[in-house]
Amino acid sequence: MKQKILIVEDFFVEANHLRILLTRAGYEVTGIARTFESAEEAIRQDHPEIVLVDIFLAGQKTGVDLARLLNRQNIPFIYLSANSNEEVLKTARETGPSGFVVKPFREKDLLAAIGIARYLHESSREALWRKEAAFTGELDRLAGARRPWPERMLCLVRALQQFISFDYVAVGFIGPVYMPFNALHFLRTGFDEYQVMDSEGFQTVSRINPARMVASMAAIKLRTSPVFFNAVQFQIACQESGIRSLVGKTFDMHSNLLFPLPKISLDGRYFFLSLYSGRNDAFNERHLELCRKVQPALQHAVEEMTRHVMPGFPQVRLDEGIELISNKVPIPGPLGAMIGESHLFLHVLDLAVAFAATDSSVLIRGERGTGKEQVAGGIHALSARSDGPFIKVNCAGFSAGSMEGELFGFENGGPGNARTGRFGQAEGGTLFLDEIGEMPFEIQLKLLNVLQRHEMERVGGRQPVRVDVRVIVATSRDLEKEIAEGRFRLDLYYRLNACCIRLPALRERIDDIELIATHFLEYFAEKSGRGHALRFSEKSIRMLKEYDWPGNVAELMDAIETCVLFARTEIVDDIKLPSRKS
Ligand SMILES: Nc1ncnc2c1ncn2[C@@H]1O[C@H](COP(=O)(O)OP(=O)(O)OP(=O)(O)O)[C@@H](O)[C@H]1O
Repeated sequence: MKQKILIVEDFFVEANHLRILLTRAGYEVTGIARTFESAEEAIRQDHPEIVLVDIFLAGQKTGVDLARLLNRQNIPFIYLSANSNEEVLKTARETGPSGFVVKPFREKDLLAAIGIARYLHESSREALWRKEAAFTGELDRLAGARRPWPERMLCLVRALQQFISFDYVAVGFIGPVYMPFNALHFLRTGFDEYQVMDSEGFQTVSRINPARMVASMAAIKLRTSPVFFNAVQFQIACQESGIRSLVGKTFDMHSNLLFPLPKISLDGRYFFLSLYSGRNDAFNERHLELCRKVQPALQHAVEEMTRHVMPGFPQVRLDEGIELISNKVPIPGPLGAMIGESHLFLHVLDLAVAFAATDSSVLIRGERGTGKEQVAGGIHALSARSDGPFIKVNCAGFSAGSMEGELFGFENGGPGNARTGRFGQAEGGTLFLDEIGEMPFEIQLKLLNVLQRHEMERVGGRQPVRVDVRVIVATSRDLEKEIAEGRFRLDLYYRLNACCIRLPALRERIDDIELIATHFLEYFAEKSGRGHALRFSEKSIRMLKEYDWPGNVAELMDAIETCVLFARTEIVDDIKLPSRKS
């Protein structure tokens, strides 16, 4: 069966050229649309499997508007654009395209982009399917277990956390007539640690009085299907719900995904999960799709659970109103040794743990000293390749010629001439390519070929050699800028970007600074034989939080080591820092 492609392009000559080229390559071009509206109609009628879309179209609406529609329908798309300036790339990237081709393009680049888009789409479908299967498996186990209601809800929350990363969730029964103790609230305080609140606990923490709580619940707009609100949409949605707004303000949340189960209802109230995140862009269409898919299994599990705790609603009351439930099994290896409780950092751990379970390439982005290498090592240690080698190469400072030999090795050209490259050394394990943004352009193509075909060619070799290596790359550079300036390949970028982790700068997670600094203070004090006697004064903590840490955790570590070296008393009251935040 030929794959169906729709071309959305307002220049006829270019569109026609594309049609000829794609038909020759064996695709079925279902049509050419010039505007958003005609594209919408063509999608409805012809059900294309991939859409090539120009960012600028004739008419009011642009390719970016069309991208949103395509996302809702889960159709992969590739942008075509003559304009590759940073701003355009940034807006386009936010819509999650499967590829980006800059005009004028070479035929083989376009066909490679389509190939990658198909691969990415299939692997994301497969990932969704795997998540769905794993979550429904967890639900089956949950439905059968006999435990008190709060414990069951905690298990449900933990199971969900592995598939959708969130920082806060309210779970229980919702309806216009407020009944206290029908919902539980879980605030995530560690990788697998939650502060649990019953309704009273929630009211205490959020400082809402009971009368306002009743009024807020009465005004709530009940929804019957999953929906999400990110960033500005979240602010608007806060105006429609006092509770949402309260959660947002009290716990500094910026997005919300509402997952109602209206079939589990009693007296106009029904079961719901309301997930929040401190990130602005936490939820997307794929999460909604996952919700819709797991809905029947979740419904069955909750029905089973309620059957054993009802009649009526499960009344949940915690002894103290608030409880802290901590993880029993920490993450093993380098990831588990990383310190932080901020939502940005916990999200990094979620992604790293999720990617460790796959064998895909991973792109780790972040400023110098944010812990990219440690995360890469952590992914390897948690993966099925953990018994294999973890080999690191820093791509900075290589010429194309020297890097080729370094990575792929030399063919045996006589006694003593053979040399195994880093790929060869990493066989069966993981190759970590640090500073990928500095990899010579010619080598980027060779790396792309290895990622796509799992084959490489040694320098001086005639036959491709099979490789079984997982590649994790890291960069502190702005790759979009590198692409715009012609130094980084778009196709490699899209191949790598499918599994991407962005490590936050230390200044973005000020709440973690004291925790990490205290950890290093104890560590260096112990190492230098001072025991645990040292501690920070309030002034020094303030100094640590006000400084902007351009060198991130690595710089913080050095600063604390120096403190320990010069500490004369038990209290560290001054920290030598180069400059202050303005
Ligand atoms: N969250 C954290 N908790 C504890 N230690 C951390 C954390 N993040 C980073 N570190 C430590 O900070 C140091 C810098 O981390 P790492 O070298 O992995 O950063 P990087 O992003 O790879 O830096 P570069 O880009 O300079 O190579 C390491 O010693 C690492 O163990």
